[in-house]
Amino acid sequence: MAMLRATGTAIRACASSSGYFARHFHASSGDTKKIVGVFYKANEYAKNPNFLGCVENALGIRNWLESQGHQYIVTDDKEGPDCELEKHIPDLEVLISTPFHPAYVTAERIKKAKNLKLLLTAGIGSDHVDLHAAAAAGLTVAEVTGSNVVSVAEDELMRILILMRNFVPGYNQVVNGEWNVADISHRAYDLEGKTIGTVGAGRIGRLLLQRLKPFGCNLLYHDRLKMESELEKEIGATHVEDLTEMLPQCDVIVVNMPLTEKTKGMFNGEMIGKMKRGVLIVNNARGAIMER
Ligand SMILES: NC(=O)C1=CN([C@@H]2O[C@H](COP(=O)(O)OP(=O)(O)OC[C@H]3O[C@@H](n4cnc5c(N)ncnc54)[C@H](O)[C@@H]3O)[C@@H](O)[C@H]2O)C=CC1
Repeated sequence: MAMLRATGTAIRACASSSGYFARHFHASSGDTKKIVGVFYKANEYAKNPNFLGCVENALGIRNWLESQGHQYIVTDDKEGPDCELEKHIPDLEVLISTPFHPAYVTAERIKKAKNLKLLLTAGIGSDHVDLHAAAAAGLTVAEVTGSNVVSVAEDELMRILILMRNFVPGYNQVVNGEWNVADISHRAYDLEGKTIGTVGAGRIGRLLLQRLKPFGCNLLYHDRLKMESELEKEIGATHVEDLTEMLPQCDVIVVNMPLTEKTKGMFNGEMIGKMKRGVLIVNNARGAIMER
């Protein structure tokens, strides 16, 4: 788990420890805490006991937290002044949420949450939290770094292939009892030989590049940080420092950076204008990185 501790106006990674829960939530620490989890309802799908990130299965930590004497309230009701979450804001100490059904933690909520110490994202990306307000209040914002890196990289690879091969229109034809090969194949291409650029090459971006290597593509990446040259060589990817230089080269652009003040609306008309006509864009990061 990566800890982003809010200090002053800076949010910085400061610790990583699988023992975090054990240390901070163990009964021997003397105090019991009010913990609120916000997840979506899974209804009949919650019968699968391995499906943990829902209201019904509560991340699978209810028994343990309660055995330590903590109060654990779980809800999906998170919007508006009368919602369940709002009732607990004044005295909760820990708020757990996911990017899939985010509890938006605004400056206003932080102001009301006098006991709040920890905002925990059960996933990656804490853009649902007002990080400036959290910093000013001295809160810890933590997320489970690496938790779904493989899932996202595989999903991106699938989307790239689906788009490149023009799969969905062909599938729809078959389902509708039609078959017009020309209609599908005139826009179905090979991935081999194409230039693919990832904007952001952290955990997910790097893994995607590794997964793409056997396809024989030209692999580019833009990131604030350049990989170590050994890793770059192993993956076979080239760093492009200036994003505006990378965009016109790409047949496929994949977005793999967090949503921040800097990246919000980053792909605006001007940036899109620099891309190749007909470029495929896969954005599994956050929708708001694209200007609406
Ligand atoms: N759809 C989904 O299910 C999921 C989506 N995500 C999203 O993907 C994002 C990336 O996840 P990870 O790879 O695990 O994060 P990471 O922190 O390992 O990598 C992010 C990379 O983006 C780079 N970056 C940040 N701001 C930048 C900027 N302004 N310009 C250039 N590079 C910049 C960083 O240097 C870093 O290398 C998350 O922040 C989250 O929003 C993550 C997991 C699941």
